[in-house]
Amino acid sequence: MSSTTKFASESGPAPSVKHTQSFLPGRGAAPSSSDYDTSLSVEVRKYLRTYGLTPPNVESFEVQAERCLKQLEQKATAIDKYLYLSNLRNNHTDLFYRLAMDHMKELTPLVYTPVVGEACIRWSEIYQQPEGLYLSYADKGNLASVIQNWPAQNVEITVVTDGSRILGLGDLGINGMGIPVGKLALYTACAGIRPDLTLPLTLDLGTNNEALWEDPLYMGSKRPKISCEEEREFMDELMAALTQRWPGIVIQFEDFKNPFPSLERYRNTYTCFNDDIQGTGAVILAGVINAVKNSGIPVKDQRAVFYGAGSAGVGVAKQIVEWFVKEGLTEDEARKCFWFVDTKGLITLDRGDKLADHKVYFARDDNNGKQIKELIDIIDEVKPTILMGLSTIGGVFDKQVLNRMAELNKHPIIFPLSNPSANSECTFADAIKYTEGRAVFASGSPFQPTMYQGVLYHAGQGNNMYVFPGIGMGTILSKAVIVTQNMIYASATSLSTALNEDEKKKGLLYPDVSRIREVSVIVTRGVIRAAQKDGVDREITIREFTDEQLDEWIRQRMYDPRKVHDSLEKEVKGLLQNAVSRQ
Ligand SMILES: NC(=O)C1=CN([C@@H]2O[C@H](COP(=O)(O)OP(=O)(O)OC[C@H]3O[C@@H](n4cnc5c(N)ncnc54)[C@H](O)[C@@H]3O)[C@@H](O)[C@H]2O)C=CC1
Ligand SMILES: CC(=O)C(=O)O
Ligand SMILES: [Mg+2]
Repeated sequence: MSSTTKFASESGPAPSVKHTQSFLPGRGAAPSSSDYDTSLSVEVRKYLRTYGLTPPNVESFEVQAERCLKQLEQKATAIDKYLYLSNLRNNHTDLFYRLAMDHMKELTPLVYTPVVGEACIRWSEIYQQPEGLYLSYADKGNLASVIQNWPAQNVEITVVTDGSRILGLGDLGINGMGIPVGKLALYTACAGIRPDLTLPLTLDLGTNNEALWEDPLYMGSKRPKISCEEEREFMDELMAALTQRWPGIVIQFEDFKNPFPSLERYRNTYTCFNDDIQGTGAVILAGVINAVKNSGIPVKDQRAVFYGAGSAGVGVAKQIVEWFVKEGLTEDEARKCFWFVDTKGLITLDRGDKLADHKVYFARDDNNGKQIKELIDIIDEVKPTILMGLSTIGGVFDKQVLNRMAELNKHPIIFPLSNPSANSECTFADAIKYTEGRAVFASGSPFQPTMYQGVLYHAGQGNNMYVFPGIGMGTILSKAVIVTQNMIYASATSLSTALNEDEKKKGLLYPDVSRIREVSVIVTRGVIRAAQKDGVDREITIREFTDEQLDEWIRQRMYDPRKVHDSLEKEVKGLLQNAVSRQ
C-alpha cells in the first residue's frame, strides 16, 4: 500500500495534483512518497520540510531511472526483481509507474505473468508488507467494519480473488494476493487509474490445497474451502459492504474457480465484471478477428478446437460466437464451429457423464455416438483452423499436434493461452518450428522472439491485460451503473482496430505492449460509447463529445506520474510566490 493511499480523493483532471495538495506542511498529515522524490527542487524540499532527508542533488528522471534499472539488473532471481519492484511501487509510487510506463515490455513480465505466478506460489514465504485487504470467512457478519479499516477515503476499483484458481497454478489460497496487486498495477500503468484509488482484495475462504495446511509459513486459514452456499452468503455481504462504503466502486472478479457463479448473480445489480470470463473473451476475440481477417478463410469455414473447457475457455468461445453471428451466421451455425475438450476428451452430449452446466452449450450432438479422447485424434476428426489452449496443461500442443495443424492449414491459428509460461500449451519456438514458421500465434504469457531459418518471428500476447484496464477505466469514467455485455464486446472490437499501420503490415494480431496507454484510450472510448448506447452511463456531460474530444477527455483523466512532480513543483512555487507578494 503506498503512503498516498490515505489521502485519496475523487479522480478528475490532472488527478495527482489533488492528492499532493493534502500533503502540504501544516496539513497535519504524513508526507507522501512523492515528497521524497529526488527530482524535487531545493525550494520545494524546504517548503515540504523534506530538505536534508534525501541526498542533496536534484536529479533528472533519467538519472533516477538509470539507478533503478541498475539495481534491478543486479537482482539475481526473478523473485528478487519482483520484490525490488514491489518495494519501489510502495515507497516511490510515481517513480515506479514512470519507469513501468517507459519500460512496459521489460517490466510487465516481472510484475505480472509469468513472475507473479512464482510470487503467488511463494507469497507467504516472501511476504514483506501489506499491499491490499484480506477478508476472512471468520469476518462474516462484520465485513463492513473490516472494510472501514482500508485507509483510503475513496476507491474506484477493486480486483477480488479467493485464490482458488491462480493463473494455471491451482488453488493457492491467500497466496493469490499477488494477482489483485499485479492486475491493479496494470490498471494504473496501462489505463492511468490512480494507484491510490485501487483496492487489491483477497478472500480467505479456506483452501483445498492441503500442502498449504502443512506449511508453517502459510498466512491464511488452514481449513477446507467453504461450501458454495457459504460462499454465496459471504459474497452477498461483501458486495453490499463494498458498495455501501464506495458507491461507485467497480468490482472485478479474478481467478475464482467454478462453481460459484458470481458473474451471473451480480452482473445486473452491481458494477462488476469477471476478467477471466469476459476480459479474456474480449481480448481473444480481438486477436481472432484480426487472425481470421488475415487468413482469408470466411467465418463460416472456421473450425475451433478448444483444449480446456473452464470458465476462460467457454467465455472466449461465447465472445467469438457473438462475432460470428454479427458476421452473418445463425447462433446455431456459430456454436457448431466449436469443439471443446476437457480431461475426459471431446465434450459430447452422449458421453455418459454429467456435464457441468457451463459445458452443455458447446457439447456436440453430431458425433454419432463416437467419443474421442486424445487431442491428436480430435484434430484428425475435426480438422480445425483454430487451436486454443485454456487447459493449464503446459506442453500439450506437442510436435505431433503442431505438425498436424500445419498439414491441415496454410496458416494455423494457434493460441496457447494458459499462464504462467510453464503452463503454456506450447512455446513460441515450438509453434514456429513445428509449423515451419506458418503459425498465427498468441500466448497468455510473453515469449521472446524466435529465429527460424534465418527469419526472426515475434509472438503475440493474448492476455486480458489489453482490455481489462480499458474496461475498468471506461466504466469508472462513464459512471456506468452496470457493465453490460455490449461494453465488453466493444472492448474487443475497439482493441481489434487499435493496430497501427506498421503492426498491420507485419500481420500482428495485437498492438505492441509499449503502446498500451494509447491502446487503452481506444478501448476506454469504446467501452464508454457502449455504456452510453445502453443507457447505463451517468456521466452525461460527455455524451455529445466527438471521438477526438472524448479521447482527449480520457487522456486528461489518466494518472500521469510526470504530472505529480510538475504539479507539486508548480503548486509549492505558487504558494511561495503568494507568500512573498503578501509581505
Ligand atoms: N491469456 C489470458 O488472458 C488468460 C488465460 N487464462 C488461463 O486459462 C487457464 C484456464 O483457466 P480457467 O478456465 O479459469 O480454469 P478452469 O480450471 O475453470 O478450467 C480448466 C479447464 O481445463 C481442463 N483441463 C484440465 N486438465 C486437462 C487435461 N489434462 N486435458 C484436457 N483438459 C484439461 C479442465 O477440464 C477445465 O475444463 C489458466 O491456465 C489460466 O491461466 C485464464 C484467463 C485469462
Ligand atoms: C491472465 C489471467 O487472468 C489468468 O491467467 O488467469
Ligand atoms: Mg485471471
